[in-house]
Amino acid sequence: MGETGERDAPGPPAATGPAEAGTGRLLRPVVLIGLMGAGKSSVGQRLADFLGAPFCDSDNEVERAAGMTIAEIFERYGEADFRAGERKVIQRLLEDRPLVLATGGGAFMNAETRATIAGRAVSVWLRADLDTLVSRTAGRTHRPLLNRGNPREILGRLVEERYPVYAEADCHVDSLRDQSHEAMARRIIAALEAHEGPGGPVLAPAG
Ligand SMILES: Nc1ncnc2c1ncn2[C@@H]1O[C@H](COP(=O)(O)OP(=O)(O)OP(=O)(O)O)[C@@H](O)[C@H]1O
Ligand SMILES: O=C(O)C1=C[C@@H](O)[C@@H](O)[C@H](O)C1
Ligand SMILES: [Mg+2]
Repeated sequence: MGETGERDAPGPPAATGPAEAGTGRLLRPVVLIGLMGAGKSSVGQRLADFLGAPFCDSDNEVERAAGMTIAEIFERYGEADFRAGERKVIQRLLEDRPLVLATGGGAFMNAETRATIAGRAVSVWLRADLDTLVSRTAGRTHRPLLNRGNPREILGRLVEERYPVYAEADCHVDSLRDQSHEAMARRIIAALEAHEGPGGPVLAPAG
């Protein structure tokens, strides 16, 4: 397996991170949404590290439960089965202790999943422009949707279809091309603090 967020094989166990025993500053789950390449997995891990919270990636969890990669699930069982598994995994993960949860790019398009997230978590949309998404996903083959044709055209269509729905997220953070993972994670924390105000339900005061 490559760096966080680049998967070639079924992922690691749930809720990894430095704070296996606790949730640090986090009082309520933070769910990251956005298109493929937005940075949900890689930035999400940094965010969890900063908050001292567990981190989990629903794509990795689906792979772990199925014992095969997402590409294999799509190939053997089809996208609908993957979506059903994804929905169940997210429901389960949000029943447990607070965590930073990176979701698969299509997860928030499911109305039931959106309702679960709205009821139990705070959602953060990592909003990236098309050029950024294309360059970050280029040269990788583990995202089955992007293997079906021209990735720029596919991502462009997904931007049109999904961004109006992603816009329902509680917080919007631009995923900028020239910003490091760490800078992105800090901007997410600032967005959460601005969203909830002092003493809000998501983050305990910084120690
Ligand atoms: N802010 C950033 N700075 C530099 N590289 C980034 C940044 N955000 C993401 N990347 C890189 O872009 C690639 C895709 O990121 P990542 O896997 O985190 O996206 P994702 O939103 O989880 O996508 P998917 O929905 O396909 O799982 C990775 O190589 C990651 O390191
Ligand atoms: O945007 C999507 O629909 C997807 C994104 C990935 O995270 C994976 O969940 C899968 O490849 C599908
Ligand atoms: Mg990811």
